[in-house]
This record gives sequence, C-alpha cells and structure tokens, in this order.
Amino acid sequence: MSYHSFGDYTTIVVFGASGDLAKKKTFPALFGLFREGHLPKTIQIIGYARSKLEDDDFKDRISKNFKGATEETKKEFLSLVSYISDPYDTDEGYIKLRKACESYEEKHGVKNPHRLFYLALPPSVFTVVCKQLKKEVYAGETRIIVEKPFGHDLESARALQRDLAPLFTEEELYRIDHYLGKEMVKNLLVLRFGNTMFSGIWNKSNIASIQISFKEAFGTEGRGGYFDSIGIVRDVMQNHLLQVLTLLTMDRPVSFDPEAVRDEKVKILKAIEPIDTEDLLLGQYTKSEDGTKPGYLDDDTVKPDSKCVTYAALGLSISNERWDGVPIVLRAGKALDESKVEIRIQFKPVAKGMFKEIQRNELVIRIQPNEAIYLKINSKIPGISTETSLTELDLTYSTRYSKDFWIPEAYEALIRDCYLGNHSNFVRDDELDESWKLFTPLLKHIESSENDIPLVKYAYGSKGPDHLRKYLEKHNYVFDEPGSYQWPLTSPSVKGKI
Ligand SMILES: NC(=O)C1=CN([C@@H]2O[C@H](COP(=O)(O)OP(=O)(O)OC[C@H]3O[C@@H](n4cnc5c(N)ncnc54)[C@H](OP(=O)(O)O)[C@@H]3O)[C@@H](O)[C@H]2O)C=CC1
Ligand SMILES: O=C1O[C@H](COP(=O)(O)O)[C@@H](O)[C@H](O)[C@H]1O
Repeated sequence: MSYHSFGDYTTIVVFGASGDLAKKKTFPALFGLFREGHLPKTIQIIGYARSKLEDDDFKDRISKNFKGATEETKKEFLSLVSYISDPYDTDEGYIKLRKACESYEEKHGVKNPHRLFYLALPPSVFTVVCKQLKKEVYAGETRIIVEKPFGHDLESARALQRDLAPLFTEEELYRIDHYLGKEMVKNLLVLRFGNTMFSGIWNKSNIASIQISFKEAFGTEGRGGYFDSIGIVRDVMQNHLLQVLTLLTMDRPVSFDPEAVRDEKVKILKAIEPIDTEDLLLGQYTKSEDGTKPGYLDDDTVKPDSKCVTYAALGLSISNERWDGVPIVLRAGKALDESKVEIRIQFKPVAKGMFKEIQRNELVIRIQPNEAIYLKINSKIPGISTETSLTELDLTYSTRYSKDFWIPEAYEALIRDCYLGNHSNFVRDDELDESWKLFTPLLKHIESSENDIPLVKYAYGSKGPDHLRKYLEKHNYVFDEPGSYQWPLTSPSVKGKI
C-alpha cells in the first residue's frame, strides 16, 4: 500500500510542549523513531508552549524519558529541536513559528512545505490554536494530530468538530486513540482475516461470548481532580475498548486501505444496540485491605462525596447476522490486582456424547503486558492416561520472537503512520460521532443527579466488585472448573473425562 509520506525536510511542531504528555509520550516517541531510523535526520522539531523555558532547560525536560539513548543519538536528536514560548491566542508566537518554518524551508530549497502539528494540549485550547495555525502557519501540506478527549459527550464532540471542520479537511486531521497503535491491536485484522480457521468461525454459530477487559493496578493518585469529571467509562471505554471491539467484530474490509477499514468500523458501530442501563456493574475503589493504598475518596483533589465510577462492566449486543445474540462485555477498572488488557472469546461447547466432561475452547488475545495469543484446546493427557486436559496453542511474543524485533510503542507507531500519511489507525469523524451516540445516553444516565446509581465498593488491589463473577456468568462466560486448567501443566492430575 502506498501513502503520501512527508519528506526529508519536514517541520514537526508540538504544541503544549511543556506538558505531561509531551514529556512522557510525544518527545520520547519522536526520539524513538529517530533512533530507529524512521525519521529523517534533516527534519526540524519545534516545541511551542506558554511557559518561559530556555532551550537547554526544555531539552533537559523532554529527554528525561528517552529510551535506548546513547549520548550521541540524544545529542543528534536534540540538535534538531528548538522551543518557542508564546501565548496560544495572539499572533506573535505563530508569526515566529511561520518564520522558523519558512527559513528552514528556504535553506533547504523546499517548494511545497510539509508541516506536522501535534496538539498535546487540553481541549479548551484546541480551537484557538487551530484558528491561529490556519491563519498564520498553514502552507503546503499540513497534518494535525489531535489528542483525546474529542469532546465530553455527543454534543461537545460535534461542537468541536464544527469548529475544526472549516479550518482543516478530514484528510488533514489525525485523531489519536493510542490503543490503535498497540502492536496486538494492529494484529487483529491479520489474525481474523488472514486465517481461514478464524475467519470461518468468527460468528454467532461458534462464539458464545466476548469480553474485552482493561485492568490497571494503580488508582488515580495525583490525577483524581482530572479523573473526577471523566470516570472510567469516558476515560477508556468510549474510546480504547470500543475501538478494539470494532476491529474485533467488523466485517472484512475490501483492502487495508484506511477508508475501507474505517467504513467497516462505522458500519459495525451502527449495528451496536443502545447500551442497556439496567445491565451495568459500576464500582468505586476504597482503601486497600492492608490500608497502605488510598481509596478514591481519600484523594484531596476529588469531591468528598464523589460518585465517580472507577470500575465498570457493561453488556453490549450487536444486531447483525454475524453477532445477533452473542453477549459482549466491556469491563475496565482502576486500582485492581494487576495491570492487564485482554480479549477473551469463548466458543460454544462441543457435544458431550463421547465425553463425560469437556471444556470450552477459549481464545485469549493479550494486548498488554507481554503480547500473546493463546487458544485453549482440549487434548489427551500424554502417556497411558485416557483423560483429557485443557491446554493451549500458544503464541507468546517474548518466547516466539527474538528480542531483535523492534515493537514500537503506540505513540511511535502512530506518529510514524501520520508522517507516512496513513490514516488507518486514526479515528474518523463519523466513527467518533457513532461512538458518542452509543455512549452519551449511558453517561447521562450514570451522571444524572436524579438517578441514584448503585456504586459497588471494591478494595484497592482486589479483582474488582464481588459481583463480577456473577455478572460475567450472566453474560455466558463459563469459568474453568477449579483445578481443571493449569499452566504450565506439570502433573497429570488435571481433570476431564472421556
Ligand atoms: N498526560 C497523559 O498521559 C495523556 C494526555 N492526553 C491528552 O493530551 C492532552 C495534553 O495532556 P497533558 O500534557 O497531560 O496536559 P497538560 O495539562 O500538561 O497541558 C499541556 C500544556 O498545555 C498548556 N496548558 C495547560 N492548561 C492550559 C490552559 N487551561 N490553557 C492554555 N494552555 C494550557 C500548558 O503549557 P503552557 O502553560 O506552558 O502553555 C501545559 O504544559 C490533553 O488533551 C490530554 O487529555 C491523552 C492521553 C494521555
Ligand atoms: O487514555 C488513557 O489510557 C491510559 C491507559 O493507557 P495504557 O497504554 O497505559 O494502557 C489510562 O491510564 C488513562 O487513564 C487514560 O486516560
């Protein structure tokens, strides 16, 4: 597939360059791409923010999180970087920016400028920055990476879209959902459509339930103030988990062309039924059992009686020929027992007949940590035993692939895609609209002061609300019988009878 890549003489501007995202993700990703030879050594990178910083202080700040940096590569990369400190809402900074672009382009004889703008900014300033950019710095070919959140609900997302649409075409906008840059998420289409054994069984006749789960072993400590008006549903479900679900359930696109992929994503989003507000499990974490970790409400930056949801499980259903009747659960929580994001697809039971006990097949796709795909299958216990055991076909990346493979971080992958002009892993306007249409009624229901939504308390470091097991069973998920599945199998005592 060929895209229109930006060339050797490109200017990358990071707005909000003094901020947290720029320091933790954007600049380390630019450095990672440079280190791996995926950014030309001739580009220029400009950080823009209001904070008064000397160039050297700025460079110190952004390079703290660089990985795999030798002094030499770091120095080489930082020699491409400069910093402009000016307001977002007046002309002077943008005029400086334009001059910096023009003198660089003139020096290198660039006739058709290539300029990439990364907005690592709070949404309150997106529009003003975009207006100024258009007025003062727009020239040649422009690409703009916009960070989430793209709105707080359907109405605000549409308002933002209305503000941006007259300024930049959809072709110029790259809305980041960083889950689309994760290696295993990028593998979903190949896994599904590149394997007859999967594409043939990917439907209601064979699949009994689907779960997508997001677990974080840390709470909102220090970010409570930000999180309190967001909640876990808006923070990771309306965007990251829904994106994963669309790739997992959409029909086969005619090609990997970005628009072909995104057309199918929009179709499947339209087929998802409105979320049943009676079918929710919502929770908020309390202190850890040993009292060493704080509860959500212990954070001084959140309202003392906050009803903010830090754990949610919700059921979805898709009304189309492929998925009708298959229960789908999205679940996400902060301050749990582990950090893990995975997809579980459980298959329908095989006919018993010849077996007294036989378990279901399950396909697990672990997005992080340690990417893996494993399929639980029944097999005869080796040797003289006539019993079956549940075992797996296992593709764990760390054991299958040598460490020489460079798996880019999500932000590295996405900035590279934008540079190359590949929109596949960015969120299109109609996709965004559909996702808000789906989630806004649920968010209104949860956040309305008239609805006294029950919030189940769970301890920091636990598996989540106690009711979770029952909730999943209600949605057709069958837990392995205790002792029936063990990994790795080290003794022949695991059950299952022929
Ligand atoms: N931090 C993270 O890990 C993630 C962040 N995001 C998103 O990325 C964007 C940036 O995030 P983050 O870097 O954490 O944000 P920050 O709050 O650190 O803001 C970035 C920069 O923007 C400027 N800024 C902050 N508040 C305002 C304001 N009210 N008016 C004008 N300028 C302001 C500040 O720079 P100065 O004052 O110097 O101009 C600040 O350094 C946000 O949209 C966020 O939701 C998405 C995923 C993860
Ligand atoms: O967007 C967000 O994602 C992170 C989780 O991202 P991951 O790549 O570490 O899985 C989450 O912690 C944060 O609250 C949310 O805003």
